[in-house]
Amino acid sequence: MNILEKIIARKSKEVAAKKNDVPEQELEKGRYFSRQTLSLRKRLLDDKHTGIIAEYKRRSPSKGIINDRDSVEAVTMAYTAYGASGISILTDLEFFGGSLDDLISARDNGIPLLRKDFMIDEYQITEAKAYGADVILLIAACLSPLRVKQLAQKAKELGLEVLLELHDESELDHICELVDLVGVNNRNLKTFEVDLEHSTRLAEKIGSDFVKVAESGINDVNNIRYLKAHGFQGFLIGEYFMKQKSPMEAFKNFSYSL
Ligand SMILES: O=C(O)c1ccccc1NCC(=O)[C@H](O)[C@H](O)COP(=O)(O)O
Repeated sequence: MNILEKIIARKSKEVAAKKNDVPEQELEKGRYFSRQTLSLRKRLLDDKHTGIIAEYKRRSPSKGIINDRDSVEAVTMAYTAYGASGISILTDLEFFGGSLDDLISARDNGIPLLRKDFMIDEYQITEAKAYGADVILLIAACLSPLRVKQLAQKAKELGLEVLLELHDESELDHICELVDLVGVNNRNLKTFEVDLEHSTRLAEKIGSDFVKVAESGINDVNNIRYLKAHGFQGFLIGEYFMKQKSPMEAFKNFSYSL
């Protein structure tokens, strides 16, 4: 089993247990369920912002612990203050050390929030809305094109945007009209190697009407210039900021040198 298969096997059990514990109707009574969502797509199309979707990432399967010191509040406040276009919050506990409460901790920043998790069930989309997300991630490698449509439909009904993540060319058929943003993940999930060329090769094959997001392995402002020149408007960055002594200072310096 590769890492994605392991994560999905665990996630199926987790979602089944959660459905028993908290029925979907209870989630719909949640604090943020009826809130008007913010558009990440619009922020990425708007030149006033950096295009960076800055991620709060405590640990990962590829790197182990990255940062277990700095709070969600402190890091996401700095991301917002220094020009992030959006914030990505990893809500998976088992593999990334995150939680849905991390979304709530970031919510007051007034910036689009991506719930970064492994979405396989409509229940998780209701959960995302109830905990204050604006955008959900759908990963093509673990969903059929039909499931992408069904889950994206649910997201639309709740006013959420959809970022569809691709890993390779064979997944291009997962793109549909219900998707707002198309991401290309540069991390090979078998070897964990990252390769930015992966994004640029695949970008050429994604229609120009989609907002494109390059994900993983970005660690230099020159990477952003290069990716922009290849048609990307969004740049998802986690580890590079989170591994620094101060992710807050690191984000500020990075964004000021763009
Ligand atoms: O980061 C991992 O090790 C990982 C392993 C397996 C599945 C997903 C994984 N990461 C999720 C992400 O997509 C990244 O957190 C995100 O793109 C930011 O990447 P980076 O800037 O390299 O932290």
